Amino acid sequence: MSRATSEALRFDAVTKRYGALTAVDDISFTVEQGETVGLVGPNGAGKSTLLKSLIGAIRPTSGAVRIRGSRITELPAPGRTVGFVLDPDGLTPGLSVLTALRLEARALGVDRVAVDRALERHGVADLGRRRVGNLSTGQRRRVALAAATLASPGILVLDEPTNGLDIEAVIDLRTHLVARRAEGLTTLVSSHDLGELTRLVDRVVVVNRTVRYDGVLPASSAEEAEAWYLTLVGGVADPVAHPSERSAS
Ligand SMILES: Nc1ncnc2c1ncn2[C@@H]1O[C@H](COP(=O)(O)OP(=O)(O)OP(=O)(O)O)[C@@H](O)[C@H]1O
Repeated sequence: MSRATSEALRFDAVTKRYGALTAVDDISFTVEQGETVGLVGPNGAGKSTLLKSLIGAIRPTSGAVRIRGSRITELPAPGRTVGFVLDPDGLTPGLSVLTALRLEARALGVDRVAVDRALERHGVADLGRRRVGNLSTGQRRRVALAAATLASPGILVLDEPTNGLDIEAVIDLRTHLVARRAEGLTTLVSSHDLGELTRLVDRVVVVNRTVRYDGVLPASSAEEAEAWYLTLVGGVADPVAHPSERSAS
């Protein structure tokens, strides 16, 4: 079923239409095992739509997404294979952090020690008794990361993970991703922070409804990356509206 043993994620001719709007148009790319890939594009370019299609939260109008060659529903233990931090993050607001993560741990078949370790790793060990719904944006992001990494999945999918994080948390996250990459972690991360991506990724996929670029980020600093990116896509999303709307513009 899997096309290549080294393939962790595959988007195969994915198109998603929301009514008359084509948010994603015939997008194909893969992420190989052990790669860290940045998904980049303007606001509204279709990044979250692509990432949500991986967990089945969005069903492509056509095309297919695969995780290690399978649909997420076909994986025997999805949370052991792939961890997601998407927006919304799926944490239940009424639960305490500890209860939310212990429930998650039970579902994943990992012990309570893993919960403590994950909270510690993401700098939120002191938030265990707080209600998820009362956490700040950055605290919630850290807890969501702890939840996503409970079972040490080999693949991480992160949608703008540094949004709302303080500087220390950004550094912690980077350190974690770099360390886990050395152990073979595969990461697909959407971000508007090109400077951060220059430090993290092996490759970038730039989308703006379609794929505009798939390759090594041809820049070593944030400034170079931004100049290159602006030449490539400008700063404006490029959704295809219904033909009647297009002819009006
Ligand atoms: N449920 C929905 N119904 C209708 N249109 C939607 C829906 N979800 C997303 N869209 C539209 O699809 C397009 C792509 O949205 P998406 O959230 O995937 O973009 P994005 O690249 O993640 O943007 P951002 O960088 O702002 O987070 C946008 O024009 C958005 O308004």
